[in-house]
Amino acid sequence: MGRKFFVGGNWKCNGTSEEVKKILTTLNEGKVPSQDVVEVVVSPPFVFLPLVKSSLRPDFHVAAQNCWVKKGGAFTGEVSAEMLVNLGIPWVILGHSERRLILNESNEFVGDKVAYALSQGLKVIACVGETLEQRESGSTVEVVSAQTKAIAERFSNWANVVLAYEPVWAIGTGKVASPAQAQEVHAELRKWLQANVSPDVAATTRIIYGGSVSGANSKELAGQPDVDGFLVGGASLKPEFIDIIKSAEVKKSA
Ligand SMILES: O=C(CO)COP(=O)(O)O
Repeated sequence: MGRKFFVGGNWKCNGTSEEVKKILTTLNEGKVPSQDVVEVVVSPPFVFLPLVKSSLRPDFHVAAQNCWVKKGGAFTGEVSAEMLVNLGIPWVILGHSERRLILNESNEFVGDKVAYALSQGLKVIACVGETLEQRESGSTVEVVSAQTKAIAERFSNWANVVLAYEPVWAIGTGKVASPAQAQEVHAELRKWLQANVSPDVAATTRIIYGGSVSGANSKELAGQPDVDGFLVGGASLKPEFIDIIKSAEVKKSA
């Protein structure tokens, strides 16, 4: 299988330069499994990317939280994929539910962004996930499949893509998906990739979980066969992020 455990820290729109320096100290001093066991990527707001990139330990990497859908130009307020590449930022998070829901990013727009970012050489954490209403109406699989389809139909090489399943009802609510709930959707997404992309892509693509992941629940979630890591919000700003990274050990001993 060879899916290396992946832990992303999405800082969202948080932090001052003083707070960022404090988080960097915690991250840089943290004792975590080696890069052979876990890939760690932290995603500060754009303005802190140069600071984080220059001060972060070399075994951790950085991601932007968004980028423009095509080549830069007259798009006030946007940051282009080319700029991220120019700064040596290897990763970008795209399609986060906060952007889909608050900024009205459609499945197609997210798909276009993912394809463009990949074409420029960025690696992408592509997010999908259903709202509480959609889950309660029984359309979870349909929703995440449609979101994944709009991404998948725009490129063919999945080597630089991590798929993040983030149920909206679990984000920032303290209401984490149970390990069984996460496993069920991850398995469905893998099945979707197998049927619609290829068995090889299904077997090798990391599918990570996000939504109220903490130091207290990460080990049990990591124990699920189709959970290949996490995208962590609130807890990625705290020392417990180190404990979440350590849950990669669960896979090693599995
Ligand atoms: O949205 C998330 C990560 O992208 C999850 O946020 P929380 O971990 O704060 O629930």
